[in-house]
Amino acid sequence: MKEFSKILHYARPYTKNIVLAFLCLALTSVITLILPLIVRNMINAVVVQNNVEALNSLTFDLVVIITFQMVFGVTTNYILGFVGNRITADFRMEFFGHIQKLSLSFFHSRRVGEILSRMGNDITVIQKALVTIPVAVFRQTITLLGGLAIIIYLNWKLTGLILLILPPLMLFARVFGKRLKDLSAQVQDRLANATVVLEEMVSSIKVVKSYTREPYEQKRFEEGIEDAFDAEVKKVKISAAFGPFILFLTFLVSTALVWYGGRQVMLGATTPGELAAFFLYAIIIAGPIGTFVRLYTQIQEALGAIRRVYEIMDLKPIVQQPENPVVLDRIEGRIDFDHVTFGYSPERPVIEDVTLSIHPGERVALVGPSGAGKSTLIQLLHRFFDVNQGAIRVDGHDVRELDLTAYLKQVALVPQETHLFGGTVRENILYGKLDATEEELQRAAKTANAEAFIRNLEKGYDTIVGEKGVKLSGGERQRVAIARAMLKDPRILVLDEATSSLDTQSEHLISEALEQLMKGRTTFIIAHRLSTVHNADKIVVLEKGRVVEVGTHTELMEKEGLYYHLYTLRLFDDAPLTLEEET
Ligand SMILES: Nc1ncnc2c1ncn2[C@@H]1O[C@H](COP(=O)(O)OP(=O)(O)OP(=O)(O)O)[C@@H](O)[C@H]1O
Repeated sequence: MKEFSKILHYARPYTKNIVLAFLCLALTSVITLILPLIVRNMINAVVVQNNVEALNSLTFDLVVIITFQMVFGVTTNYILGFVGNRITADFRMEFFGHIQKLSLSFFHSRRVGEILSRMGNDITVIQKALVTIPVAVFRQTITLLGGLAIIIYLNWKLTGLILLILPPLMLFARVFGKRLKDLSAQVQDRLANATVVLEEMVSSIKVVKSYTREPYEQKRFEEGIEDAFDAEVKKVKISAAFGPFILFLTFLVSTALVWYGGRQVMLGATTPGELAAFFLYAIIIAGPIGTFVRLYTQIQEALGAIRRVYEIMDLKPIVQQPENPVVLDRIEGRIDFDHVTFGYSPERPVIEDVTLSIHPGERVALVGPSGAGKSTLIQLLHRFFDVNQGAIRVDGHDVRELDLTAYLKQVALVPQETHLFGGTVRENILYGKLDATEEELQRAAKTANAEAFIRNLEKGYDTIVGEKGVKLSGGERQRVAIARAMLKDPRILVLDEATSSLDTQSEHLISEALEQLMKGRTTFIIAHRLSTVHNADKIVVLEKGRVVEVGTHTELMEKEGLYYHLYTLRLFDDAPLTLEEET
């Protein structure tokens, strides 16, 4: 039940609405309990008293009461439907916000589809439970207790007969409830597996199509769905027995009631109206008994879903904002890596004892073989992860002491793979500064050499770029990303150079744009091109997580170390060509 209280605090803002709904619910249930008494009086008015006036007045009462019942019913349903959906919406938004706050290591260890499945399938299960369970428990408790009190008062002997139904039902609930809960967890897990396949297929559709792996993906998805279906069928087998089993017991007890009650009427021990009322009450309280059995399994199901969602909600970001953060309003741009050691798992360091000093405004090229740790170093600079040993200092402050938001506001990354969002060109550029003016926006686009091509698009800045920017060319996407970074106006800039070559004109436009972007900012470049390395103030050569050389191009060439070898082995994309051109 601890799980339910976690969810229920989301209901607090709607306490007034909920109280009103439950008041209406209580009234509806009380009316349900009164109805058979009126019916009893009506039958007795006809059969025993033969009194037309009494019959008319009772009929009028009945119509009034059932009208009220309908009004209360509609009010309850509306309010609870509204609140249930509101709570789920609030919860989904909080879940989203929470996931965004989690450290990068979380995203590396979970598959996207799994997160989507928790957000979708599990929260839907919780939503259903949120409305149905409290309502059912409340309504059925009133009906059951009230009904029992009345029938005991009416005829305690007949009540004993009805209560015979309880032991077999409770046994049934206990035996199958646990099984249903386990199966439910299985269904959700298997659905999550299928969602993972769906998400991967959609996001890698080009690879899927070019390798014509549609049948393979289909099979993977079908396996996931069939697995979920198998578990679902096992669940259905048990839950299918519920309704008919309860109905069977109800009819059995009813038959006994009619037989025994009929004899009592014949003996004059009770009136026909009383027997009819009793019969109605029996049906009314059989309902809650059956519902409680079903509810038990529903509650188990919901508890499973809540637990699965809270597995994520209870995670704390590994990278924490400091208690008394230092807010750097304007970073100068001095960066020191001081004996930094880091491993994604601490026992396997991928950065070892790295010490570097970078002056404000310096242009630093990071080079080294694949897997040397260049990207990792940049991730540490962003504080996506915390170092295991040593420290990274910005303007003399350990990044772990900085206000993370204020700090990252002044850091911009232009990644290798340009990530655009599916909206318009304007929205994509404004991502760098949401409140930028039209003039700032256009200036950024112009400096990024993007203005001309944007003007030529069908709707200019308001052209939709398609999922991840597919409707733009690679070079155009990069220039939009440069404009975005330009608008952010960062103090520290990170360029992860694209490895794939662009045509000469596009290359030229981009180099020019980047040149503008780098002006006056401390810049790190994960370099794959000779031109960038040449122009760097400092080249840092990494190998197996260690800094092996630092210097300018000329210094490092003279040294004939790793840089010289990388260079002469043509490990830079355009090394031989540009070298010849430049010498
Ligand atoms: N999320 C991760 N979890 C575990 N290990 C990782 C993770 N990311 C990178 N690594 C490992 O860390 C090492 C350094 O990787 P990194 O991406 O920093 O290299 P790189 O120099 O940027 O390589 P490249 O030029 O190929 O991009 C590699 O051995 C890599 O396998």
